[in-house]
Amino acid sequence: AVLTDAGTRTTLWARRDELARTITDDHVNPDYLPGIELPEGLSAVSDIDEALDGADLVVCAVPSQSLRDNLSRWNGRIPAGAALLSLAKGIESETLSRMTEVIADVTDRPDDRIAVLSGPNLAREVALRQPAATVVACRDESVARSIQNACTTAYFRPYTNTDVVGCEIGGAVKNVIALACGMASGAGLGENTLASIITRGLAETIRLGEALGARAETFAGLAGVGDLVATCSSPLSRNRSFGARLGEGRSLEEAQQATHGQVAEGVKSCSSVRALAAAHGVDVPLTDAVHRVCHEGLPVRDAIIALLSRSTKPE
Ligand SMILES: NC(=O)C1=CN([C@@H]2O[C@H](COP(=O)(O)OP(=O)(O)OC[C@H]3O[C@@H](n4cnc5c(N)ncnc54)[C@H](OP(=O)(O)O)[C@@H]3O)[C@@H](O)[C@H]2O)C=CC1
Ligand SMILES: O=C(CO)COP(=O)(O)O
Repeated sequence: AVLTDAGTRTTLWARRDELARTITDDHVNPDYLPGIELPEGLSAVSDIDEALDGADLVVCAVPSQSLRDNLSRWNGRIPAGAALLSLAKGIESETLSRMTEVIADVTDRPDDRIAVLSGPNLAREVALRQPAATVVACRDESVARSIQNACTTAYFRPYTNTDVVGCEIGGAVKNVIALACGMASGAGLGENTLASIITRGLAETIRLGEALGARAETFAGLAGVGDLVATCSSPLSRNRSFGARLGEGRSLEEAQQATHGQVAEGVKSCSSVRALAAAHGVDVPLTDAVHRVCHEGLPVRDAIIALLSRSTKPE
């Protein structure tokens, strides 16, 4: 919708034909964006060859853990000169790869044709055309600028950056921190707790990002603190809502059912972020606590006690 509003001819691919038809014919996506009218010029197809035909830019927006599988099926059909842009915010479980690394691995394209878009961009607010800013990062700044041009509208303002690692780590880890905020909120805790989690969550994101080669200043920007604050504060966030259900005492299965099939990336990424941090000797106590609640059955209350009983240290 943003690309179409920006004047970029866009074909959306959906795996379900009936949804593709509804988007093209009725200009709505009733499953995910009920009550919102999509641009008339936006068409959707379920045939991947039709979607990729003549594409200059391929925007990958499937959930992180399914990107490799989808790309592998599309590979060979992606036009030779096309750039690829990732919107997904997660770390692959089996390989601990960032999404641009998965794209490079599967498509064998050079890094300067692969980009990421990340920022405080809750889907419903963007679809309602509420003003928001974001970051398009690519090692080749001219590619970032051409994607920036392709998606700039009166309500959507992308900035460019060359720090791909920082933008991807910011996007993946904030989902984990949003789960932690949801857990605290669901357990009845207030704003001091949430601000403390957000701030210390940012500290561990920066530690991990820097260990992986990111620039610290990226985390002070839209793909860092911007997205972190939006996701940790909004009831529209699936990650925060998921965490809140766990904080209220519901089981992982109950919390999963309540997502109605929508992805809360942090539930899987908490384990891959934790493993990535361990591989680089980085301390990520909040991520570790989220992993233990989600996958080792630790009650939220015990996770809070464990975090607060860590040894004291300088900020
Ligand atoms: N929603 C948001 O506010 C934002 C999301 N993101 C990121 O975008 C990515 C996608 O999120 P989002 O669209 O919101 O997720 P949703 O869970 O809401 O939707 C996922 C979409 O991908 C499709 N899908 C799911 N699994 C597969 C698969 N295995 N193969 C092909 N298609 C699949 C679904 O199709 P079907 O309906 O047929 O199941 C659906 O259209 C995530 O990484 C998320 O973090 C980034 C910024 C904002
Ligand atoms: O990434 C997002 C906003 O920028 C969306 O977050 P959720 O996946 O938690 O809804």
